[in-house]
Amino acid sequence: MNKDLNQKIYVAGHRGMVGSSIVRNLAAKGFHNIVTRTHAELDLTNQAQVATFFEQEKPDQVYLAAAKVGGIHANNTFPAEFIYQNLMVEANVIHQAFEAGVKKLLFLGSSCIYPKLAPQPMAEDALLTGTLEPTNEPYAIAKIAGIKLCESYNRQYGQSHGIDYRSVMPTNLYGPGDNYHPENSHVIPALIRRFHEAKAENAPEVVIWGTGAPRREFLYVDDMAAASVFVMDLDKVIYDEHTEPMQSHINVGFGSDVTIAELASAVAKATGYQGKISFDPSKPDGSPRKWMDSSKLNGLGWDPQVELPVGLQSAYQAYLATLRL
Ligand SMILES: NC(=O)C1=CN([C@@H]2O[C@H](COP(=O)(O)OP(=O)(O)OC[C@H]3O[C@@H](n4cnc5c(N)ncnc54)[C@H](OP(=O)(O)O)[C@@H]3O)[C@@H](O)[C@H]2O)C=CC1
Ligand SMILES: C[C@H]1O[C@H](OP(=O)(O)OP(=O)(O)OC[C@H]2O[C@@H](n3cnc4c(=O)[nH]c(N)nc43)[C@H](O)[C@@H]2O)[C@@H](O)[C@@H](O)C1=O
Repeated sequence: MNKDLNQKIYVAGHRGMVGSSIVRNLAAKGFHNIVTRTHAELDLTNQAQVATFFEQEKPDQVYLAAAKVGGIHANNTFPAEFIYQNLMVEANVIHQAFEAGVKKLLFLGSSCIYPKLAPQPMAEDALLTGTLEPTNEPYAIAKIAGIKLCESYNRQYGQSHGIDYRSVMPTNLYGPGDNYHPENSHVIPALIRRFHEAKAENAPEVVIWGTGAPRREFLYVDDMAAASVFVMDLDKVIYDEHTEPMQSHINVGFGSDVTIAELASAVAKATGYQGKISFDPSKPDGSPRKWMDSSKLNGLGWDPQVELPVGLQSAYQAYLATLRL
């Protein structure tokens, strides 16, 4: 475990849902030398700005939680932004961190890196074994590139420079700090908003995108932040130089999944909406299922703490708080 509370830790994306939770987690543990920059202060797609930042700050550790992020509709509508911005952010941050002598870096990927029809649950070695889900292929390709950047720097410089760059693959996340945009958000914040507004307007029906049949695994953001700090601070390297290809990524899931129809009922309950729930199959379902095998992480000693109904209540309270701002 990392006990040096003086270490300088850069959290990229600290105003986002996960980055802000990582900062809270680190601060609660007593880390007091946390470096942050807003998007306006430092555009991570800009190579020169990122190089200057790392030369000046020379952090000991980096959490890379900055990314262009969105739900199924945003990914499907803005594929160029998703692939370009994510590739640039990853390449700039990982390379400039290396140039500045950073020994430990944690990159956040996504469960969408795995093939659309991967055997369930999806283990780490399902990577690059099949065709990706088309609605988010550009984002997934960028995330795979991020994993491969970490692996490549480990392979070439791990021994000589003592670097250990790790990647965590989060399942679908939710919680305080989420994006509640009606079209571009992920399903949980979208439904929290839709059910809340329907309740306020006494609307008789709420329409859910797709068939309701896809299954998703949902993890509360504070669990994801805790897993990120846990993986960063593991003494033992998680990549194995003897496997071919060498793996440096590890799944972070909740352990079980629900259908979107079941999720909709749970969000209706959390928000107190009692009207009808219907489905619009003209909207894309995306992956039929992406349940992750998190046994590797669980075997290392980490388990999630927040059950979905509890997390949904907390997320709903966080949404209500945004309305009072
Ligand atoms: N949310 C989810 O369900 C999942 C998320 N992930 C991954 O987890 C990580 C965190 O996601 P999450 O917290 O939800 O995302 P958010 O959108 O909440 O946060 C991302 C942060 O990155 C910042 N950012 C984006 N582009 C740049 C840039 N060019 N320069 C500087 N800052 C930038 C954003 O700033 P600004 O808003 O000002 O642009 C924002 O603060 C990402 O890597 C994401 O891919 C993986 C699986 C699921
Ligand atoms: C985290 C993950 O997020 C995206 O993939 P996704 O898992 O498909 O995420 P989603 O949350 O947007 O949808 C989940 C399911 O829910 C259904 N759904 C119903 N009603 C709404 C709705 O109102 N909004 C949304 N967004 N979805 C809805 C929707 O049709 C789909 O079947 C990618 O960006 C991917 O790259 C990625 O990493």
